[in-house]
Amino acid sequence: HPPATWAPQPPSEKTSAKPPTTGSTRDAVESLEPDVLVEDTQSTPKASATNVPSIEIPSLHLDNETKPVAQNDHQSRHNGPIDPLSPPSTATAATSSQPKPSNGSLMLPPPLPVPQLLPPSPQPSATASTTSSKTTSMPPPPLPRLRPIAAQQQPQQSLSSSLTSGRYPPRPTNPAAGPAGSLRPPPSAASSLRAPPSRSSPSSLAPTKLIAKPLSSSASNKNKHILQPGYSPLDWAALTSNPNNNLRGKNLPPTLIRVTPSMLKAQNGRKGADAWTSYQGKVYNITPYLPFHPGGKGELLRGVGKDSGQLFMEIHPWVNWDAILGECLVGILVAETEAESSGGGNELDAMD
Ligand code: HEM
Repeated sequence: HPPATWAPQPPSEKTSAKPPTTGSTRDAVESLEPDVLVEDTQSTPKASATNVPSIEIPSLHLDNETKPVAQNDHQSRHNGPIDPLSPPSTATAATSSQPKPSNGSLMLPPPLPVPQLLPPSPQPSATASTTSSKTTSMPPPPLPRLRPIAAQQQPQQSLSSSLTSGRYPPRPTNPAAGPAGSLRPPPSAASSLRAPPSRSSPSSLAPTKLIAKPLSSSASNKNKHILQPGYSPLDWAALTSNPNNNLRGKNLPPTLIRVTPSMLKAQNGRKGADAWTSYQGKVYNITPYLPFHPGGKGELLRGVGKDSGQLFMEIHPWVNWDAILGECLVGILVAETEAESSGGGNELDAMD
């Protein structure tokens, strides 16, 4: 626009203040169409031909003074209210300026406010390749986002970068302890010498006998039999070591006798009779061993008058029967007929 056309305008601007628009839009309109607006704002068909609301006119004339430009801007107005701050609106503005390269110089100012209103959207930076201001203004927003993310996801890289500088030595880190564990002070030498804390045991120095469980309350001790004083296994060993002690029983020959099943059954420990039992074909008098039996008298009497081999092996097969009851051996178990035919235990004594 030649500056000569601007000369007569100032005095007529006051009279052409018809459109109820803002000052900025008014200046823009005046700069584009000074002659027409001053004289024909109310009578010229151009103003009424567009039939565009008076509010929209000033902003439309920023691009160009021709009607096609007004239509493009009108289209942009229709697209504008839908999403005025979205990137597509800026894209349309950029595309609208592309078919009119001659007016590109006039289109530059409008896009400038757009990136200011949309700093976080990264899309305009990619689409607005025409203007250098957009490309320079848009990259900064992504940077603040990437910096904290990179610091959180890759703290080791930041540490390694600090190590490359050589200011600080590498700090020992415990990955299992996590961020809280790294804040803990390192264990002292004295703490390493301490015993680890235990929940159940009160102290490692306390004698274990003091915390022995009571014998009568525990369920596992129900089968335990408390031996009377003087009836320990050692007392039994001392008793059996003396050959003068007759542990086989009274009224028996010094030699082994033949014992029939009926005889064995008769020696049941009742009515003054000794308690006999058989084990692996041999008959033992268990009467003297009853108070020494760790399992109690009752358990031992379960095999009286019969063979105790099965019960014995079910409970404590590791016990050496013969070593304990060797001095209590009475004889051998024989059949009923065999015992009668033998005529007693004299033959066994002869065999020895
Ligand atoms: C009717 C046959 C017998 C029965 C039912 C019987 C039963 C038992 C029971 C219940 C116990 C306690 C086990 C425990 O505390 O965990 C025991 C211990 C014992 N019994 Fe017998 N018993 C029998 C015969 C014998 C015989 C004939 C002898 C000896 C030759 C014997 C020697 C012992 C010994 C040495 C223990 C202690 C074992 C240990 O503490 O490891 N028992 N018995």
